[in-house]
Amino acid sequence: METIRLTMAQALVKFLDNQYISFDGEEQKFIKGFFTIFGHGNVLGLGQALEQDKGDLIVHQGRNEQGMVHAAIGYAKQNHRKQIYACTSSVGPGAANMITGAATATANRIPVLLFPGDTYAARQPDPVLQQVEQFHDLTLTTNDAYKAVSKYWDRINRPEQIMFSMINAMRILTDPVETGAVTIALPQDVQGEAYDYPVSFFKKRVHRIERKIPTDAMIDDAVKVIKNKKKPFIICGGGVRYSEAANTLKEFAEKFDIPFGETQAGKSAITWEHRLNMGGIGTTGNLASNVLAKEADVIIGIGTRYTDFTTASKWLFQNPQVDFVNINVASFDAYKLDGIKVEADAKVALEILADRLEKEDYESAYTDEIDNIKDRWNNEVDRLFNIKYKEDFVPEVRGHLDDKIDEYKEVLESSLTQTRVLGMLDSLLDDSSIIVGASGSLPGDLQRVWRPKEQNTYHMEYGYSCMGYEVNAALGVKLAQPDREVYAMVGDGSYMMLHSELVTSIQEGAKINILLFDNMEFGCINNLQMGHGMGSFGTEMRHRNPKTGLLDDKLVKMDFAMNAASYGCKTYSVRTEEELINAVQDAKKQEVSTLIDIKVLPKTMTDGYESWWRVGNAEVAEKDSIMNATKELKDKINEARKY
Ligand SMILES: Cc1ncc(C[n+]2csc(CCOP(=O)(O)OP(=O)(O)O)c2C)c(N)n1
Ligand SMILES: O=C1C[C@@H](O)[C@H](O)[C@@H](O)C1=O
Ligand SMILES: [Mg+2]
Repeated sequence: METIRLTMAQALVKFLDNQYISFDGEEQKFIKGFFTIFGHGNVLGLGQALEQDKGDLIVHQGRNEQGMVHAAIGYAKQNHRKQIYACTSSVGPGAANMITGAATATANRIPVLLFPGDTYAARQPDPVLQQVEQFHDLTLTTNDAYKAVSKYWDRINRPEQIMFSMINAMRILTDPVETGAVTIALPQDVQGEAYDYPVSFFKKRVHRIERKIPTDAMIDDAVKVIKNKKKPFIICGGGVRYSEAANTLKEFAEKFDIPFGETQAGKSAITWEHRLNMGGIGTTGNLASNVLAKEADVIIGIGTRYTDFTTASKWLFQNPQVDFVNINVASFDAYKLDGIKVEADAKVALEILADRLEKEDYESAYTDEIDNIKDRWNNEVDRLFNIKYKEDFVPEVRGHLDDKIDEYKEVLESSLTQTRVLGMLDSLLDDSSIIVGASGSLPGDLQRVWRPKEQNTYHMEYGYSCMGYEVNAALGVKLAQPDREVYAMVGDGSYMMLHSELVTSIQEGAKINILLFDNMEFGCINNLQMGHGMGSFGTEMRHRNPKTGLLDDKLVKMDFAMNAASYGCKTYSVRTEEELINAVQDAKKQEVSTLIDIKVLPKTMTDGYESWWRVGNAEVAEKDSIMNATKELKDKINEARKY
């Protein structure tokens, strides 16, 4: 057998550079490159290997390990999982920092490949710097904490183990059902250990992403249910995008006159103005989708995980006759809501189902309901897009901080409302722009009112809703689609939590734009607590008050434009409509990353539409308002499906 003597890390890099995928007959390289933060746990092993021969892989220098994993997720998600990045960290804290990223990837079913450095397999120098040391189990290290959030986990204690381990890693990463974070812990001594690797290990490998075909029995079951239904409703989930099934779905919906709602991951598979596109569904859904879903007698869920936000905590579907037909590659998801299981690729399943329903002469029985409700919703969006501050202003989310709005207006020196800003951005951004979001009040607003004018221009991480994803993932999205303007839509809280890879974007000359909505609060959480009978507690950005000992003094002012300018970004402070127009137009002309610090009044985001979200309210409390909210909660729980 022909062999080549390499260190384990050198072998790993050489292997990764030779992995390809094939999807619908098209072949492409699978691993684009590495995000790295080097420390003693990886620099002399994996770092050395990358310096010596990285092949065609590109190597980036991250700033925060979680941030760089978010960039990798953004890249893979925007590429519909067809190309990914690997990330490597040092041992201990660097490794721990990537865990949140691993969880974000796994929750969203997005492939990322993580190589945290690990403590010595030899154990001679133990305890090494950054080793936790568990007295009861010497095999435990920080990296064991990844197990709960990884789809595949291994530790390479001997250099030859890398071969079997990596082939398995590829199996998981390229499998639409299994994919998520793959974590391979690399003890720092083993990274540099040499072995005579068979040359065959480094041959070009093409991993086929197969389209799972439904059985006849699955389709029979689905047809039997759908053919007698009058008010079908489709949920377009992320699986539609990953399967490249959008056009097939469009034809399917048109053929049988079936309206569809969009999950956060499915939004922008089909553009907003399509007659049957009812827009966002669920807790943060809109009037059109939610009203139709509530009355539907069959829900055809395509590539959806049926999260609580999609089903409004299983409360949304109120028609007593409603059945569920679940088209999903993952049997785990196909089994949800006790539905009819079509365990298959979305595109293939829709094609076959369409043929069969056509033979049954199937058509929905909608008359003018679809157009009427969509018109009503469009009028509502127009209203939201035009809400302006005026005398005796009552914000959209009312009854919470109504009497403090003027204080905010004074300190922010702005009276812009969030929905008005979104309305202006809707017309100011180019149609091809991609917006990126994840947490706070913006995902709800965007799922409701954002109008994608081109396919795949809406990029929302709402599986983990991880604060800090927005800016960092925007870099990954930009690397995936360098010809487009990419906008991170982020709240003040989330920006402060993590925006480390903004600096990497400057270093790489990969321009991203940040649209920062500063309302001086954890706005959506303030809405949540006050909407459930609590006071405002620990969610407004206020100084500690020496008199009360509480965080209820003056508002804490931030200049985010100044912050980003210090990194080399072109920045803008926006307090008026005119400033917003000028800033967005000027930002488009820039070559460096930009940040637009938009001061918006709190409570001016959108509110709910025919929706609900189950939360855990206190069953005993001093405040009557809390007890009332808990009672309301229980009433709603009684209306919801039990499983
Ligand atoms: C990493 C992480 N920590 C905590 C949360 C819980 N959380 C969700 S939104 C939010 C506040 C967001 O505030 P901001 O970014 O200012 O957005 P706003 O709601 O004001 O629009 C918090 C704390 C989260 N989603 N992610
Ligand atoms: O707790 C949360 C509430 C949601 O409104 C928000 O969008 C999300 O980020 C979150 O974590
Ligand atoms: Mg905020």
